Amino acid sequence: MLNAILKSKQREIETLQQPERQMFERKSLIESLRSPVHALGLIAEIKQASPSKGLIVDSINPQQIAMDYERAGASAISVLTDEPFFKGNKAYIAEVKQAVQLPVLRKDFILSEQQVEETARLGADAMLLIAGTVSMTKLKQLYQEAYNQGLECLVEVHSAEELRAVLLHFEPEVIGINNRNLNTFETSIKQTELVAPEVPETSLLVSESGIHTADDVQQVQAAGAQALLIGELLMRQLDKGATIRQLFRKCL
Ligand SMILES: O=P(O)(O)OC[C@@H](O)[C@@H](O)c1c[nH]c2ccccc12
Repeated sequence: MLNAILKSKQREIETLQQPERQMFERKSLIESLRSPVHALGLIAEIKQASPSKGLIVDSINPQQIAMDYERAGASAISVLTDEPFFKGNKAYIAEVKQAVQLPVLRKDFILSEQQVEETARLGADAMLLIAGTVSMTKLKQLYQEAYNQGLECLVEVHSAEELRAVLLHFEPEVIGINNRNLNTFETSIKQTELVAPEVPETSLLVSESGIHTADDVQQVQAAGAQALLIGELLMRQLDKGATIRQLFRKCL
C-alpha cells in the first residue's frame, strides 16, 4: 500500500503548482508540546478516511473539529492533506489556522523540496517527514529545507533500525514512533516500548497511532513518550473533551 501511495504522490509532485502564500502567525510545535495542558502533549488529528480504515466519518467541518480539539486541551492539530487516500485537503491548513491558536502540522507524504515550500505557503507551522519513504540523505535535506522555511518537523520512524539510520545522519528535535506499520497496517503500541529506549534524551518523543484507551496512554507514557498523536478515536467521538479527559485519567 505504501508503494501505491508514494507512486501517486510522485505523479502529484510532477504537476505541483505553488499556491499563494498564506500569512499567519507561526506557532511552535515543540514549545506547545513541551508545555502540555494534560499529562502529556497531544497532537489531535483531522482525518476523514484512511487506507486501513476506509471512511472514518461521512463528512467533516475542519474548523469546528479544530476548535473542539483546542477547547479539549490539545497541544497541536494534525491535518491530513492527502486527497486520494485520506480524503484530506490542502485548504484545510489555512481554514484551521484561522479557527485556532494552536500549531498546525501538515500530514502528507513529503518527498520533495517543492512540497516543503508548498507546506510553508499553505500556512502550516510544521510538517511530517516519514523515514521509510525517502533515502536518509533526502530526509536530511528535506529536514533542513523545512527549518530554512521556518517549519518544524515531526520525523516519523516505525522501527529501531529506521531510527538508528536517521540518527546517523541528524538528530531530529521531535521524533514520532508510528505504532502502525505502513506496509501491513498492523498496529501495536508495543512498538513505542521497543523503539523508545533508542530515542535521544534531547529529542521530544511522540507516540503515534492505535491509541484508544487510558491503558494505552499509560503504557506509552511509561515507555517514555512525551506526547501522543491520535486520529481515528477522536474523529469518531462527538464529545472530544470527554474522550480526551478519559484518555488521561490514569496518568500522573
Ligand atoms: O488514527 P490513529 O490510529 O490514531 O493514527 C493517527 C496517526 O498517527 C496516523 O494517521 C498516521 C501516522 N503516520 C502517518 C503517515 C501518513 C498518514 C497518516 C499517518
